[in-house]
This record gives sequence, structure tokens and C-alpha cells, in this order.
Amino acid sequence: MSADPVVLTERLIDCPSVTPATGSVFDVLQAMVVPMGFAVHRYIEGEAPDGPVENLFAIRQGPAGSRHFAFAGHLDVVPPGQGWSSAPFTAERRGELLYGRGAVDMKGAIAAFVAALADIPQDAGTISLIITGDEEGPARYGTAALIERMRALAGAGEGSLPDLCLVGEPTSVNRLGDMMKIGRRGSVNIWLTVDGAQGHVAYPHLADNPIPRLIAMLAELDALVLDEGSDWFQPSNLEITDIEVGNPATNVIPAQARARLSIRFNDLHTGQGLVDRVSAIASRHGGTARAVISGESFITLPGDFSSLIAHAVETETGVTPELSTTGGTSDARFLRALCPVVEFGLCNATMHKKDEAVAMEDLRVLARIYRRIALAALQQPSA
Ligand SMILES: N[C@@H](CCC[C@H](NC(=O)CCC(=O)O)C(=O)O)C(=O)O
Ligand SMILES: [Zn+2]
Ligand SMILES: [Zn+2]
Repeated sequence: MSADPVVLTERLIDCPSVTPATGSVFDVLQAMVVPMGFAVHRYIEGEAPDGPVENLFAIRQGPAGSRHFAFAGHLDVVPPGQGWSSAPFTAERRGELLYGRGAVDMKGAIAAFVAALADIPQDAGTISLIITGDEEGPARYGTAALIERMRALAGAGEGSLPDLCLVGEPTSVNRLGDMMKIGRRGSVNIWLTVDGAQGHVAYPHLADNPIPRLIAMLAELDALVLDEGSDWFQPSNLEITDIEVGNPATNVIPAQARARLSIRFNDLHTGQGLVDRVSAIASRHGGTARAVISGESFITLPGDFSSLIAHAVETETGVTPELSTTGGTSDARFLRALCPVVEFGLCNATMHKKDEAVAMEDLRVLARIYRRIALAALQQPSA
């Protein structure tokens, strides 16, 4: 089996795996790591619409008492959308770039994990891969469920929980190595409903139109300034992401109007605090709010772990990574329950877009960075 991360990325891209992912893409990953001595545990959980989701935990035990370092990521990808120059699920090399859905987010990083592992001796310590088939979606049966399985395995003596974990999300911006993520803002999605009374538009006194109340509610919510940012985080933001009435008739006042919000919040807030605040505003306008808190904000404060990652990046690229908490959330919000987590990966300019592409040389450099990180993390004294 080739350990060239470009070839490994091609094999993964060639398996369609839109969220929720199961099956062939996991078969391919399993075939890559079993010859390296990894024990592979695979689980399929959940039903439509949020499942079934496949998750994979692969572990190679080091000497007794050795440290355990984990690479984490996702094999699911967002839908390709329209307008690609080549087939999104057939990897294609053009010039210095490799094209295909998942090239940077994040099959390329998983290929780089594998290429790095091929070059790490078993006696260096315990290494694992924590790979989900639902990071891009609701994640109901994804990494959180896999963590439960890992805890059960560890309890049964069939593995151990990691001491440190690196998530390979595409954190770099303009060039490989310029940014790593040491934390993430929290995320909450809120569905708003305003009920009225249906009726004829020419007889409004016999109806109650919910739309003006929804508009007033959204205007008040949209005007909120949640904060100005904090020591480690950018300001929180509230975005209206959908407005829906679904009224096909020109002469009917509808019975109900709905909207949806997404709030990305920093460490000055909790998800529940924001839900309570939005609910109070909704209620003043005669509406209701239903919320799903995806995750709270978190930070892995700069220290030995972030330093060793920065050192590996600097050694291979000459670039000093900025320590950031910007952007969306990630599965690090679940993994932080196990151990300190930091994220580092490829350039993210084409993620979720048509013609997603990775520089093939970046894949090779990333594999070398990941190898350095794993070896250094396994040698780090226990806290
Ligand atoms: N469905 C959940 C979680 C969605 C996770 C998603 N993450 C990214 O897009 C990563 C991008 C980056 O690295 O900045 C997100 O933040 O939407 C939810 O809605 O919270
Ligand atoms: Zn991703
Ligand atoms: Zn993504």
C-alpha cells in the first residue's frame, strides 16, 4: 500500500461520502491502516434523516504505560453543488493541484494522518484515529457517539483514552501553516414560530396576521449587539438564516410564520443564556422559540501542546502559525471532554465550494508536520 498522501487522498475522494457517510470510504481507510498494525472498530448508528452514520476508531497500542496521541477528523463531505470543472467524486490532478470534494475538508488531512503513521514506529507510543461520518451535519450520531464507544472499549481494557488530540480540519488560510485553532465559539440554532389566525386579506379584522409580528421580532433580534469580543474570541454574531411562510394564495392571511437563527457565541455567553434571551424577545412578540445547542465555546489555552504543534509547523514550513478561535465550530467541541485538543490542517479557501482543491505539495508537507506532532506529543511528559 502506497504511503504517498496524494495517492491516499485520491482513493478517499473517489468514494462519495456526503453526510451522513457510511461504507466504502471507511473500507478504504480501514484497508490503509490494518497493514500498519491498527485494530479497527467500526460502528453504524442512527436512522434517517440524521443517520445512519458510520464512525471508526483505529488504535495501535504502544509499549505498556506509553502515552496515547489521537488524530481526529471526518470522512463525510458536504454535497458537491453545481458547476464543477471535473467530476467531484473522481480525484483529478491538474497542474500542482488535486481536485475533488473533500480534498481539503478533510480527506486530504486524513490521508496525511495515514502517511504520517506509516513512518512512526509502534514503540513510539499508542496512536489512534477517531473518524466520524457526520461532522458536517447534525452530528447526532457522530463523534459524540464514538466517544461513548471509546469509553466503553477503554473500560473493557481494549484501548485507552487519548492524552492529546489533533483535529485535522483545514485551519490554514493563505498558506499551509499560517493558522491553527486552539478553541471555537459555541453554536446554537433557533427555530421561531409566530401563530396568528388565517383569514381573507379583505377582511383583516376577522384574521390575525403573524407576519408583521415575526418581522418586528426579527428586527429586534437582528439589532442585538451581543458583545464586542473577548480576550480569545471574536464578537458573537446572530444571523437570520431562514424566513418561511409558505403561503401560495395572494388573498389569504396565513395562520403561521416561521424563521430560523444561528448564533455563534464566545465565552461571554452560554448557549442556554442566549436561548433564554431570544425566547423572551420571541414571547414579547407573541412567538415561541425552539433551540438546539450544538456546542459551547471552548479554548485549549496556549501551552506545551500548542507550542509543539507550532514548532512542527515552523520546522517544515518556516511559518509561525497564528493561534486562533475564528470561524465555525468543529468536533473538537466533543473531543475536548477527553483531553486537550488543537486543530491544524490544510488551506481552507476552497472548502465547501465547487472545484475544491489541494496543493499536492501541501499534502506531503502536512504528512511530515503530522509525523513530527505525533512523535513530539508521544514524548511529552504527562501533565
Ligand atoms: N451542525 C452544527 C455543527 C456544524 C459544524 C460547522 N463547522 C464548520 O463549518 C467548520 C468550518 C471552520 O473550520 O471554521 C459549522 O460551524 O457550521 C451547527 O450548526 O452548529
Ligand atoms: Zn471539516
Ligand atoms: Zn466542512
